[in-house]
Amino acid sequence: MRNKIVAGNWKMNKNSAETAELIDDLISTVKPASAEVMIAPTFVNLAAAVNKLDGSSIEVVAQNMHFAESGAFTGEISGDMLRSIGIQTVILGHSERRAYFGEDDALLAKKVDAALKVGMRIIFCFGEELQERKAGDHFNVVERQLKNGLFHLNASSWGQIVLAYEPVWAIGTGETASPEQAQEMHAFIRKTIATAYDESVSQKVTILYGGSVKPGNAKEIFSKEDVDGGLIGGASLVAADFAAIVAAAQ
Ligand SMILES: O=C(CO)COP(=O)(O)O
Repeated sequence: MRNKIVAGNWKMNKNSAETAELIDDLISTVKPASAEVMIAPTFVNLAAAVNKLDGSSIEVVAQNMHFAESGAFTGEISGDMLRSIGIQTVILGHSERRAYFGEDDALLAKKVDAALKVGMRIIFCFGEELQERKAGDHFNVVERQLKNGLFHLNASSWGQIVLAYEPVWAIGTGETASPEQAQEMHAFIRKTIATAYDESVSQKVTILYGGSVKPGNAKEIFSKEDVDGGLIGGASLVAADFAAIVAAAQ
C-alpha cells in the first residue's frame, strides 16, 4: 500500500497573523486521517508554523529551496536552514517556479540533489501546459521533465521522492483534469519509472494530482488507482475545504 498524502501549497498567501489563524482552524477541523497531511506556508512563517503544530500530525513543508549549501545568494534559503527549523520536506519544480522564476530541468536536478544531501523528502512537481496537451505532446513533456529532473538518481533515493502531476492548465483555473485524464497520466508516469528503474520503484512512489482540486471533486479523483492524494492550492486556504479534501483521501 502506498502512502497517501494531501498537501496544501499556500503559495504567497497569508501573513503571520493569518497563518496562525488558519493553523488554529485546521487543528480544529482536520480529522485524524490515514493520509499524511502537510501544509506549505511561506518561508517567513515556517518556523512559527512548526512550533504551532508541534505534536500534531500535520507536517509543515517548504515551497522551495536553493541548491547551494550557503553563500552569496541574496534572498535565497538553503536546505540546511530549513532542516534547522524542523522542516523535512520541500516542494520543488512547481510550475509557477518554472514559469515565473526561470527554473528549468537542469536547475531542478541540482535542487533535488541538494535536498537529498541534507536528508529532505521532495515533492517534485511537473506537468504540461495547455498548448502541449492540445498538440498531443503531454506524455513527452512529462517524460522529459521526469528524466531531466530525477532519473539521474539511484533507485535507493526514490524512497525520498513524492511526485506531483500538476497540468498547468488546471492550476488556479477551476478547470480540473478529469479523473480519467489524471489516471491516464499517473499510469503513464508509473510505467515510465518502471522502464527507467523497475516495478518496485514505480509501485512504491506516491503520485499526487494537483490542479483545482476541491471538496466536490476530490473523492472521485483520489479514487483512481494510481492517484495517491493531492497537492492543493486555493482550497487549502479555507480550513473547511482542506479538511473535506483530507477526508476524501481515506
Ligand atoms: O498549484 C497547485 C498546487 O501546488 C494547485 O493550485 P489550485 O488548487 O489553486 O489549482
